[in-house]
Amino acid sequence: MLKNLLPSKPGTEPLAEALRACKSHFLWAAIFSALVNLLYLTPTLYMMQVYDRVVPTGGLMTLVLVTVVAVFALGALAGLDWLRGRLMLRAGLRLDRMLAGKVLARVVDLQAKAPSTQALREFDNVRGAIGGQGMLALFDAPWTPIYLGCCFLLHPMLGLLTLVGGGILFTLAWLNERDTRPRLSKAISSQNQAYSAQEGIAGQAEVVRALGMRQSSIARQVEQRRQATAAQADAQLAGGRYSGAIKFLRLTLQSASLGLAAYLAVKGEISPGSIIAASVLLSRAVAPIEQLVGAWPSLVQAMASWKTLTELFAGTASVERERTNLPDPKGRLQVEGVTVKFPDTEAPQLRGVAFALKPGETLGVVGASGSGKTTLARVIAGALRPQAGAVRLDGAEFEAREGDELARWIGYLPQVPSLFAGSIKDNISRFATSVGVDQETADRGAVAAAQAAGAHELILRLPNGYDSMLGPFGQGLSAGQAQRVALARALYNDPVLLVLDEPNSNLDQEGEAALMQAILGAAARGAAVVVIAHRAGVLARVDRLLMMRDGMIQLEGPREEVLEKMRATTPRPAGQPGQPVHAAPAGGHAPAAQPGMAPMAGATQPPRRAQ
Ligand SMILES: Nc1ncnc2c1ncn2[C@@H]1O[C@H](COP(=O)(O)OP(=O)(O)OP(=O)(O)O)[C@@H](O)[C@H]1O
Repeated sequence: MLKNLLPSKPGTEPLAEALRACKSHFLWAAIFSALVNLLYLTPTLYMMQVYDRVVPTGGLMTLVLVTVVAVFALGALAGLDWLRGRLMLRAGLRLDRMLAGKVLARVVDLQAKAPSTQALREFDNVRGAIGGQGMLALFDAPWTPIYLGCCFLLHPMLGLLTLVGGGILFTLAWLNERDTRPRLSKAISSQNQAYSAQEGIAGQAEVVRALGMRQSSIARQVEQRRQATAAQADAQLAGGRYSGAIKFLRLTLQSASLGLAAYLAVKGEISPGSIIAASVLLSRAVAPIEQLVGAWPSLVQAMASWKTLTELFAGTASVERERTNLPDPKGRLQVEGVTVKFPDTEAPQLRGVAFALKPGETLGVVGASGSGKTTLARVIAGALRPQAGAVRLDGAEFEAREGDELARWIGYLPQVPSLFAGSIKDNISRFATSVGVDQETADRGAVAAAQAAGAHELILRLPNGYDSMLGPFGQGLSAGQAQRVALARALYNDPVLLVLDEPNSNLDQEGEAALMQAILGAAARGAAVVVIAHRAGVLARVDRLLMMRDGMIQLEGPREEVLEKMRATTPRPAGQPGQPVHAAPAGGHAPAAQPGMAPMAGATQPPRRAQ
């Protein structure tokens, strides 16, 4: 069975390894189960001895002896049963130790949002099932034929009754599985959807309240819950029908075996002691089937969860690939024919994007909303893997470096600052102390990064300075403060490639000046800097400009050259035919209002949208 569960696809090695590490637990649990099942024969043998030897002869000594042996055997049974349960529990704990971190790492690496983002919950299902009654029932199941054999040994008629009864029970169990499996899968997926929706609403409670969406979101929640509980109830009802029938059949079989054995005893074909023994043997033979039916939902859920985990690991296979250590990069960025297409969309969001940037160069990226700037930033930051093309740092594809090792060289400020619960210092140092960096080094790095970002003074002015604690999702700072702390985080450890996605969207004048200094400082020490901006102030001093349109590069080159072309393509005053559509002429250096770009320093026109 273990072999069938062992995943073999590339990337799933950690799962297979963890299962193999628990092999001895499973093996010992199987051995103990064998002993437990043998010891379950004790009451049968005891009864036969009492009725066939003690009662006819009145031998009290024999009674004492067989009782002592029976008590000892039952004690051993209880001990072994406890031990096998404990072994399986420990197997679950070992799986947790070996896999929990890896599951989380794979979730972080997962590119598309998929149900496997709840992977830790899926993993808990598997762990719970391993330590649960269902697994023990699976270990007991192979003993059914042995008990059946014992019934045949007592008398062929008793064997036949057990065989036929067991067969009907097995058929019912199979029908149960066939009927409940699809219902259970539906119940599990609706439950997962209901939980995710609930978490989403709880996380945005403030917006829900302020927008007066209480009633509508509660109504949607309740409806989702109703669907989930209805699906669950449907599965339970279907399963309940079968478990009721199975219970009825088992009790009837037990009584029938008593009756049949009594008849055979009256006819002198078996001893009186065999009457109760027959009933006990039969119930032991069919008990695993009944147990399995009861534990089936959790086993099915665990199997489905294991499949999801296998898919998650196979889909993130590159995480644990062996890689050669490469020299420290200098910051030479090459973007080669990058194409990105998000799942469930018709056209790609980036198409054949290609450009290069040298260490120390700064690139401004502009373009209308939805033109693909953020998508490009995510690709360059290593956050999003393109479907085609490559991004190289000093000639090596991003994939050539392990995720965290690559991130060490890249500073990324996402469009939404995305800070985390923890101190400001921990946020800036990217929680380095959690992975063994000593406190002093992390402190020094955090302060240096904050100074480079021009955020040191701002942080010192906070009530607890660098030790100020942020709440979930980095709550506790203003949008501008959060952006400046996130800039410091991007600059932590002097990355050679800096990717800033609208870094000035929430900044005041002081913040924007600090940002400009940070960009120029990073470029001066040799970092390549990519800045995406709608507000043009920050682009006034970049070396190169890149203009995106519909997921493609429209213009790219030295800043002045690109500005010149932009000006050349701006429409003349209304009435002049044959002019390109989207920008008004600007004074001085700047194209006044290219789509998605506010006027550069000195220009005064408001931005215009592409028509
Ligand atoms: N996760 C996603 N799934 C599907 N489509 C997406 C996803 N993220 C972005 N898009 C689509 O990709 C396109 C580019 O989006 P992107 O965020 O890169 O634009 P942008 O130029 O940064 O816009 P803005 O200036 O408004 O931030 C848009 O059409 C958007 O709808």
